[in-house]
Amino acid sequence: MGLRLNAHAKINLTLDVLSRRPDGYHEVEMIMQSIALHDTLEMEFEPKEIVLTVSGVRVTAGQDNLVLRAARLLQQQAGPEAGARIHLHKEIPVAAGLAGGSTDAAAALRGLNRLWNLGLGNEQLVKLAAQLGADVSFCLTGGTAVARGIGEILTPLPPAPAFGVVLVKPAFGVSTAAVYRGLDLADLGRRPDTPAMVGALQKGDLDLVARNLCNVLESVTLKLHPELQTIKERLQEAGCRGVLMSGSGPTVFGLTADQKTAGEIARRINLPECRVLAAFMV
Ligand SMILES: C[C@@](CO)(OP(=O)(O)O)[C@H](O)COP(=O)(O)OP(=O)(O)OC[C@H]1O[C@@H](n2ccc(N)nc2=O)[C@H](O)[C@@H]1O
Ligand SMILES: Nc1ncnc2c1ncn2[C@@H]1O[C@H](COP(=O)(O)OP(=O)(O)O)[C@@H](O)[C@H]1O
Repeated sequence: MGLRLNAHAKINLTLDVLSRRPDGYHEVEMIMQSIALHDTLEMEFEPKEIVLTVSGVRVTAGQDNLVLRAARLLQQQAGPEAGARIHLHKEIPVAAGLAGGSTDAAAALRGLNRLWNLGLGNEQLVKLAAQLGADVSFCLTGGTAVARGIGEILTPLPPAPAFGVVLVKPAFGVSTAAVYRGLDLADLGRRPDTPAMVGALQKGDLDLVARNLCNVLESVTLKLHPELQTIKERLQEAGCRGVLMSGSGPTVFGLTADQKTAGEIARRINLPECRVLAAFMV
């Protein structure tokens, strides 16, 4: 029997950087939010071999695909007889700040844990996830959460309202490592207020959520790609109540009251050379 899993993208409603660690990683505090946009993984048992095929948005199907890296990591626990045929259908833009690779890796861990009857609990899966990338742990459970450490220490929050999300992904991608490297920790500018955002989400107050949107990486990516400022302004003019860059970018998102409004704005807005998508918070 095969399995089919959805791997949801995320946006960062807040992102603060607290310090730089000796290994080059950064201690962060951020509010992560899953959105309806998702990739799909289909998998079935295959003795010994792990085979990956990919369709949709172009991404490598080679050994560096995070699905294969996750599968190989779990195979070390399952033994060499365990294999799988996996098909990844990609809808999430790549190198976009939406955790596309991380969510695929998390779905591969969840799916193969079931397919191979390993019975690993969440704590064990989180340990494996942390070896694959800072955002993979959040993607295992998704929803709404505060992430600390390098992103792997999670405090779940109550489900947030299903606000609409308009996503704009320019044609270029950015390197997460380069954006973190470009950050001047002595001059971060405006910082997020995490408790205020948690309170705004709990109240379901969209304007308060909008006022508390804040990402300290935004100014770094905006310096590299000033056209992102125009995209932000266009989303605001089009009726989004709050606008922010997600993660290290370059995707910019705008929040609306609901999915229908996000869809209307996404259809209306004319941003050549950008991929415009409508989603909602899940
Ligand atoms: C910025 C964020 C915000 O959610 O998301 P994206 O923009 O990638 O979606 C994350 O912190 C990205 O997490 P993720 O993309 O999983 O990071 P990894 O693959 O582990 O690391 C890529 C590179 O980013 C840098 N990095 C990542 C996380 C972190 N807390 N500090 C860092 O300095 C490191 O240079 C690392 O080599
Ligand atoms: N399954 C995957 N989906 C997307 N990107 C992947 C995947 N596997 C490996 N990658 C690589 O991971 C890098 C970051 O991609 P992605 O996870 O989409 O970005 P971000 O972390 O900014 O959200 C890209 O260089 C991409 O080639």
